[in-house]
Amino acid sequence: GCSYKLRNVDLHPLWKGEIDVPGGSRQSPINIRIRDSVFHPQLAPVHTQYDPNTCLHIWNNGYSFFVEFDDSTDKSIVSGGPLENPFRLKQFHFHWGRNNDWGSEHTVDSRVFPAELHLVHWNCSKYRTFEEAIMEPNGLAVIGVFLKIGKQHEKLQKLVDILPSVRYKDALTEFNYFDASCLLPSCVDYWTYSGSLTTPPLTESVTWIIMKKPIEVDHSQLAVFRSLLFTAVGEEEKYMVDNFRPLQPIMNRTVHSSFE
Ligand SMILES: COCCCN1C=C(N)c2cc(S(N)(=O)=O)sc2S1(=O)=O
Ligand SMILES: [Zn+2]
Repeated sequence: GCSYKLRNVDLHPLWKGEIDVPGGSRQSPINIRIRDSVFHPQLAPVHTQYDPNTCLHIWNNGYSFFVEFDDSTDKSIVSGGPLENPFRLKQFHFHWGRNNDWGSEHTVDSRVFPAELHLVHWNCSKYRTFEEAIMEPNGLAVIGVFLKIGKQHEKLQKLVDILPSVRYKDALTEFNYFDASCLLPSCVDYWTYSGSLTTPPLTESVTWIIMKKPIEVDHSQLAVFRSLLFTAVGEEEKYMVDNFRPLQPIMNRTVHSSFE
């Protein structure tokens, strides 16, 4: 069922004083109101082609844990959907709460999920590097996938099992064979809208693709996410939880759906 609990959390210092982007007109995340979304019949399914051998390592950047990929070739790409050309997979990461009542960044008709996965890709046809692309209006494409509590996600367990090795901020571990497509739901339906990074530099460079169906993970898998730390070795330990940005105003944007 839906949980409408207020999220009265004490957010990560990143969000202590909500960072307003001067002139921000396309900030993320947003609440997706299903009845306001516009069906676009031309929106084809999104096509991902990920090579598990491009997986490099996993690291704790003090805000989430990132699984990073070798983006020096077109081996791991996303194409189709709202995208005019292929984008290269750079990394994926998650956002989650201190409990199962909240944790996602986007919401659907105000429904929050316990966590949200972001697969970050950059426009290799228009820009030379990822760093350049994150500063450009159509530089990035991020696929968002909601996580809900249910049966154990077997393929995710390989990742969960090595999280303790990146418990502290700045820790990095070799992680060199993972098929990120196992984290996508089987249903191809999605919403898409123009938005931004949800962490600094908050640049308005993201074509968001939010999958309609969540994937299932079990509570013990999310519990391991919550055992990670925002803090580095030697610092006073702070559990990595509630690493999501508050909802942002939709301004005059339209969310399009690939389904009726
Ligand atoms: C070299 O600059 C790196 C800064 C930008 N990056 C860092 C993030 N925290 C981040 C968050 C992202 S999110 N939550 O909007 O998907 S995408 C992304 S990112 O593009 O990989
Ligand atoms: Zn994210």
